[in-house]
Order: sequence, then structure tokens, then C-alpha cells
Amino acid sequence: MKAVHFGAGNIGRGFIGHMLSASDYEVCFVARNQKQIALLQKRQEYPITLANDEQDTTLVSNVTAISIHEEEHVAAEIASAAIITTAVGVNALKDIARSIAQGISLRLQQKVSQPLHIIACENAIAGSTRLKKHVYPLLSEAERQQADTCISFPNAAVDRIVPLQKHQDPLQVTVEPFFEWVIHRPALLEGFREIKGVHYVDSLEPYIERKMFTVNTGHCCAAYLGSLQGFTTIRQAMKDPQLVSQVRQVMNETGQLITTKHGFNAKQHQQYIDAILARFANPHLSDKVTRVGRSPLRKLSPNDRLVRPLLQAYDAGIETPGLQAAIAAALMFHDPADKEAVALQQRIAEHGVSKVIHEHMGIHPDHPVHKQLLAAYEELKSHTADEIIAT
Ligand SMILES: NC(=O)c1ccc[n+]([C@@H]2O[C@H](COP(=O)([O-])OP(=O)(O)OC[C@H]3O[C@@H](n4cnc5c(N)ncnc54)[C@H](O)[C@@H]3O)[C@@H](O)[C@H]2O)c1
Ligand SMILES: O=P(O)(O)OC[C@@H](O)[C@@H](O)[C@H](O)[C@H](O)CO
Repeated sequence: MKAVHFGAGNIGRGFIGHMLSASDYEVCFVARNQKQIALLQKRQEYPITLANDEQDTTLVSNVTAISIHEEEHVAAEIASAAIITTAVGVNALKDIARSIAQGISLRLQQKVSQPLHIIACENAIAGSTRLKKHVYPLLSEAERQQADTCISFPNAAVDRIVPLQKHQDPLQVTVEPFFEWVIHRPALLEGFREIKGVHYVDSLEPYIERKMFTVNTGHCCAAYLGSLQGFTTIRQAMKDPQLVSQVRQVMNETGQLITTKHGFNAKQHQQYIDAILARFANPHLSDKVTRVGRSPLRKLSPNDRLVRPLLQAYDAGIETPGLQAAIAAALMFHDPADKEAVALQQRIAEHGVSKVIHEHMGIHPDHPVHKQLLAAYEELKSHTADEIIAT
């Protein structure tokens, strides 16, 4: 059976491609980097190294690649695939929608009877549904009706830390040993070939919120607070006991929300938090704060890892001073190489932080949390200014 995976980046090669290949799917990456494409076509395998003491290395085999620009070829691959996965970044889903729609049209013309599953493996709530919303308008009404009977977009949660990295072998990728891939089972059609190691669940929301509001909320807090203190990697930041306790506080706040809302066991959730903090501190991984804090406008958007738990916690009567301080740090994130970080600072400079909280984060000035965030931002700013004067 064939799998077509969009994006041969860190998670694409380091997690999804590996899992699919280990379940005997032939994996075709749809990628942009010509050098990588040529190497994947030639070698049809690549090495994955685990970030553990042993540096265990395995070969991912039965893989190839094609360019996103070879439209007809991409459509033909999709027409004959059993599964399509993506790891391109949630903001890039709209850019691959046309290729997927062309593939679906061809598949329907060819009357392929096998069901097709399209799974966005991005850090986003309902990522596959978002992808479907980009793809469906590109199909005709008749195609949409046909697609409804044989094509499904199951939502998923994916967890494995894979930093940006450079190796002599451009295909090699080092990944943390931990992984979790959760897929919404009710969206699977008859004939789906299970992917080994995936956790299939009847309700995805608890799992995607647990993952994003713990791993990703905690991770970006470490990045934003760490960046303010001049740390360049998450590992360095995790050596600072005060910073670690701030990150833990944030995770405890979101933990209260997650255990109350979804009924996860509180003790087990604490163990989940401990394990995540240990993952952030993995001595065998070097993960830059700029990667983990990347795209702050996305991370500060209403449905992402900061604002969504903040407002849900407010509605549940849970206090969030730690999360508010971390959001203040996110609003102060500078990285001249990150377009969103530059745009965020420009917007704050031109319109003020209150407008950004209102118009970008979707928190109205009349909402009590708006005032709390402004206070957290001003406090962190004056604190940071004091530290600069003191040094
Ligand atoms: N790295 C991690 O630790 C991690 C873990 C879980 C989830 N994720 C999520 O996985 C997704 C990918 O993250 P990553 O860290 O692998 O990033 P990455 O930059 O390493 O990989 C993204 C890849 O997508 C490719 N791409 C982008 N637009 C494309 C297009 N139009 N056509 C074809 N290819 C395209 C890029 O060239 C790149 O190779 C993101 O949504 C991220 O949030 C990452
Ligand atoms: O990929 P982003 O930008 O949404 O978030 C950065 C990191 O927090 C993220 O990539 C984690 O490493 C990953 O989600 C762990 O599963």
C-alpha cells in the first residue's frame, strides 16, 4: 500500500515516514528541496538516530520522493495512495491543498475503489479538518459528494521532539526516543490498514488538548522565558531552576484545566508533566529557542497553545498567573530571522500591545483577562528593563 507524505522535514522523515514505513507502507515524500528529493529517489532509505545514550540508529526503507512542482506526478501518486499525511506546518496546508485536490479529482475519474485517508500531522487542533476546508472548495459539487463516500480526513495528535539539525548526510535525522501519534478512530473507513504504534481513540479532543496544552504550551514557555534571559537552547533554559519552576507552574495550570475538563487522572497527569520536563532537558538534543518559539503570531492565535487554554481556564475558574507571564514573554519575543516575530514587534510598536491582545489574540478589552495580560506584560517589561540596567 502506498503512503504519500507532504513535507520531508524533521517530523516528516523523523516520525511519520518512519512509522508508515515500519507498517509496510511504501512512502513517497512530496517535497520542495531538490537535493533531498534526488537523494531519496536514489537511496530509497535514510537513517534515523535516537537521542539516547546508545545513539541507536535504524534505517527507514522503502521510501522515495517527488517534487511538489511535478503536478501531474503528484496527482498520480495521490490517485493510487491509501493514505496521505502532511507535516508542512499548519500555515502551509493551504499551499498543498491544490495538489491534493488535483489528486482527488484524478482518483475519482479513475474510479479507484480503495478508501483514502488524509491526515494532517501538524501541531493544531483539528488539523485534518482545516486541510479539508482548503481542499473541498477546489472540488466540484459532484466530486465533493463522491469524495464524502470514500475519502476521510481523520484528525490526529503527533508528539515527538525533532530539533532543526545538520548532518553530513542531509537525509539523516536525530529524534527523541519518545513518540505518540493519536488518531481519531471513528473517522477511519473500512479497509484502513492500521499503522503500528498509533493510538486510536474514540474522542480526539482530550488527547490533542492534553498534548498541545502541556507539551507545546510548556515548550513555548521555556522558549519565550528562556529567550528573554538570553538562553539560546531549550536545554540551557532547562538548567535554570527558576525557569523550570515557571514552566512547571504553567503546566500545572493547564493541567488543572485538562484533568477537570477531560477527566484525566491527576496523579498520572503529574507523571506526564514530569516526563515532558525530562524530555525538554534531554542532554542528547540541542533544540534552539528560536525553533520552539517560532511563528509567535500563530502561537498567540485564539485556537493555539496559549490563548485557548488561557480562556478555557478563565471560564473554568482556574487562576493562570504563570500562563499570563509566559504570554507576556511571548509578546516580547524577538527573532530578526522570524517573519512573524518581526511582524509582532512591529504591530506592538505601531498599535500598542492592547490592540494586539484584542485583534490578534481575540481577547476583548472588556474581558477581565485582557487587563490581567496587560498588567503581566507591563510587569515583565519593567522587570526586564531593571535587569538590563543592573547588568
Ligand atoms: N519538529 C517537531 O518537534 C514537531 C513535533 C510534532 C509536530 N510538529 C509539527 O510538524 C509540522 C512540521 O514541523 P517540522 O518541525 O518537521 O518542520 P520542518 O520545517 O522541518 O519541515 C517542514 C517541511 O515541510 C516542507 N514544506 C513546506 N511547505 C511545503 C509545500 N508547499 N510543499 C511541500 N513541502 C513543503 C518544508 O520544505 C519542510 O521540509 C509542523 O506543523 C510542526 O508543528 C513538529
Ligand atoms: O512546531 P511548533 O512551532 O508548533 O512548536 C514547536 C515545538 O514546541 C514543537 O515542534 C514540539 O517540538 C513538538 O510538538 C513535540 O511534539
